[in-house]
Amino acid sequence: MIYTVTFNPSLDYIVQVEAFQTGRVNRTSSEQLLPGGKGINVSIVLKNLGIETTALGFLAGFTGKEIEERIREYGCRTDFTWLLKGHSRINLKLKSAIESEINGQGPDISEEALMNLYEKLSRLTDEDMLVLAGSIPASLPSSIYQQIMSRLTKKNLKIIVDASGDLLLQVLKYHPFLIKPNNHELSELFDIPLTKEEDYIACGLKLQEKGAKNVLISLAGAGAILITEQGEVIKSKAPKGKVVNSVGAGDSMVAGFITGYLETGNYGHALKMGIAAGSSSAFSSQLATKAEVTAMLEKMENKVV
Ligand SMILES: Nc1ncnc2c1ncn2[C@@H]1O[C@H](COP(=O)(O)OP(=O)(O)OP(=O)(O)O)[C@@H](O)[C@H]1O
Ligand SMILES: O=P(O)(O)OC[C@@]1(O)O[C@H](CO)[C@@H](O)[C@@H]1O
Repeated sequence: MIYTVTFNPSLDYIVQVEAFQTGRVNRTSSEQLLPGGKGINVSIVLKNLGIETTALGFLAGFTGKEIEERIREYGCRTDFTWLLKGHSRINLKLKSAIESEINGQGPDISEEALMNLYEKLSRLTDEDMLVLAGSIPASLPSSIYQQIMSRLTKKNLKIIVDASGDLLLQVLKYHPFLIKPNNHELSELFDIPLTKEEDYIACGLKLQEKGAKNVLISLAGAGAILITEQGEVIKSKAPKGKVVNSVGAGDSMVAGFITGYLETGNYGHALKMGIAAGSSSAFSSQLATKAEVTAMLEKMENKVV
């Protein structure tokens, strides 16, 4: 079973405003409300691609109830820990000439709730896969993913971490199976502006030296670079298309990569599946469906994109 953990789920309120102006009353031309949070998005896309997961994490209040209901509508299994105070956040995604996002802080997670999650994670076995994705509420230390991984060191399960900054750096010594920084996160990690492919690769290799097995660097419309545990560097361009909503493109890429890897054990195929799922989500108002990913993969293989 694949387990995803989202410490800070959200309701994503995605609004389109034709010519957004600051300091004015703006009116939307379309609105969408979707369950969000990185681990949850990974679970939804995996389900769309035919792979069962259980979504773990923390939910609270009326927004939490709505998030869980909407995730279940996709057919995903959930086993969230409920917080007794506060409510899960609402993240605003503003689409105008450019895309802007305002992500909330999320509710405080009590010690008791954290123990409840740890208890669920202690039941994982070597055959399971764990995805730790997204930010954590401000009340928790940035060592939290590291703490989870250190509790699981005796087990041989594959762990995927999609996080930024210290949250990511601190887990590397526990040898995550896959990390997926985007180009901006990579620049932030090394505190230098990166623009060239060779610089991305050099930084990716440094993360591998620190312990990550596979490093997948996503470059939005420019595709992605995978550095495999065997030291192979595989690059893939992204297909061209009209971006409708890129929120969750990175999470879709993680789900596509997992699917491709589980299907064949081949990293080249996993990367292609990751790109096909990421780009399908970017070109659609919803997260990628199986039909969209299959069609995208075919186009990529026939080089018609
Ligand atoms: N403009 C785009 N055109 C084509 N494909 C895209 C575009 N943006 C994203 N993608 C696809 O999605 C993948 C992941 O995108 P990106 O690098 O933006 O991840 P991310 O920053 O983690 O995304 P997010 O945080 O929005 O989920 C890319 O490698 C690509 O396959
Ligand atoms: O604040 P975080 O946890 O870093 O990111 C949360 C978030 O932006 O990530 C997903 C897209 O990747 C959205 O569904 C969600 O709103």
